[in-house]
Amino acid sequence: MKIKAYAKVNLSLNVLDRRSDGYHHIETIMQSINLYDVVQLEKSSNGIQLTCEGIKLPCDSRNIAYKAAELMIKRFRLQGGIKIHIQKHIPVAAGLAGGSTDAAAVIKGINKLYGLNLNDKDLSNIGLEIGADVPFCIKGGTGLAMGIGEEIVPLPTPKLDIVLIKPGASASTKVIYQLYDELKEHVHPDVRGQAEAIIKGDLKKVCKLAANGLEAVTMKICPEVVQAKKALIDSGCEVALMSGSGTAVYGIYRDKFAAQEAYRLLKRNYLTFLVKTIDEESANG
Ligand SMILES: C[C@@](CO)(OP(=O)(O)O)[C@H](O)COP(=O)(O)OP(=O)(O)OC[C@H]1O[C@@H](n2ccc(N)nc2=O)[C@H](O)[C@@H]1O
Ligand SMILES: Nc1ncnc2c1ncn2[C@@H]1O[C@H](COP(=O)(O)OP(=O)(O)O)[C@@H](O)[C@H]1O
Repeated sequence: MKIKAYAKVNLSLNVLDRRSDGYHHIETIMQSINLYDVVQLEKSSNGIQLTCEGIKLPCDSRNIAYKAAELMIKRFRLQGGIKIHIQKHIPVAAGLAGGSTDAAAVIKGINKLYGLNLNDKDLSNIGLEIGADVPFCIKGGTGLAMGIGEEIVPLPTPKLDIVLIKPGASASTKVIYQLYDELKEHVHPDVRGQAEAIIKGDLKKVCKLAANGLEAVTMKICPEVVQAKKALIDSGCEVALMSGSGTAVYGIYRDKFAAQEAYRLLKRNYLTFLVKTIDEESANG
């Protein structure tokens, strides 16, 4: 079985209060994009055999795809194992949910391969045990995510042409949330307003309300994020924004030609990707 595991960007992100376990309540618009890892799965007689190519990653229980397989095997007392091969294309520690989407693919794949017949809610609950972004990655498309990311209201998918830059520096999600707590002043993007704009198909407003409460935090410790955002703005995008906890930054362009032109120029100096938004059906196709 071969699964395309898609990356996401956050079109807006508002951090609310901190829970006693350290997690934060958030409101965010999550959006799948057509940048993906390929996750190959095959039943085996026992255990978990994981291999990765493309980007060097641990292939033991430090890999969250491995953790997802371990959880599924234990929880459902599976009589057998799983062979996993990941062709990694999504940059790591970028705010693009690269690990979460691999874990989501493993959970969905094992559900099918072992005929477990788990429904969407079951899959989402299992995903949440692995990480806050996994429930969205299981679903895909466009969604307003609340709670710590697991309460998802599906939205229509805005058609957006995007250029993405991954600066050399990486950011740890945990550290960025911790630093957020230490800030005295926070911005609180209007995520619900952006959800309404998406529903109305008002792309100008979607861009106007694109904002990320974590951006200033990551920018403070990663000047490369500031530089990448400036490069995107200079290339003529409608709006540029950091995704999630960073460090990837993306620009939304008025059409695919403007995006292609910006990509052609930016790729000379940056690790750059030309992508577009995809809906739930495509993300699961
Ligand atoms: C910031 C976001 C926005 O979509 O994405 P990324 O930048 O990671 O892609 C998410 O909230 C990240 O979700 P995810 O990366 O799955 O987080 P997890 O692995 O569950 O948690 C890593 C750490 O981040 C912090 N964390 C995560 C999610 C959340 N709602 N509040 C938090 O405070 C916690 O300190 C946790 O220990
Ligand atoms: N399958 C995986 N793909 C990517 N990163 C992984 C994976 N498994 C574990 N990791 C680790 O998870 C951390 C976060 O990576 P990633 O999920 O790409 O970031 P983000 O949550 O910012 O999108 C990295 O330090 C990486 O080593």
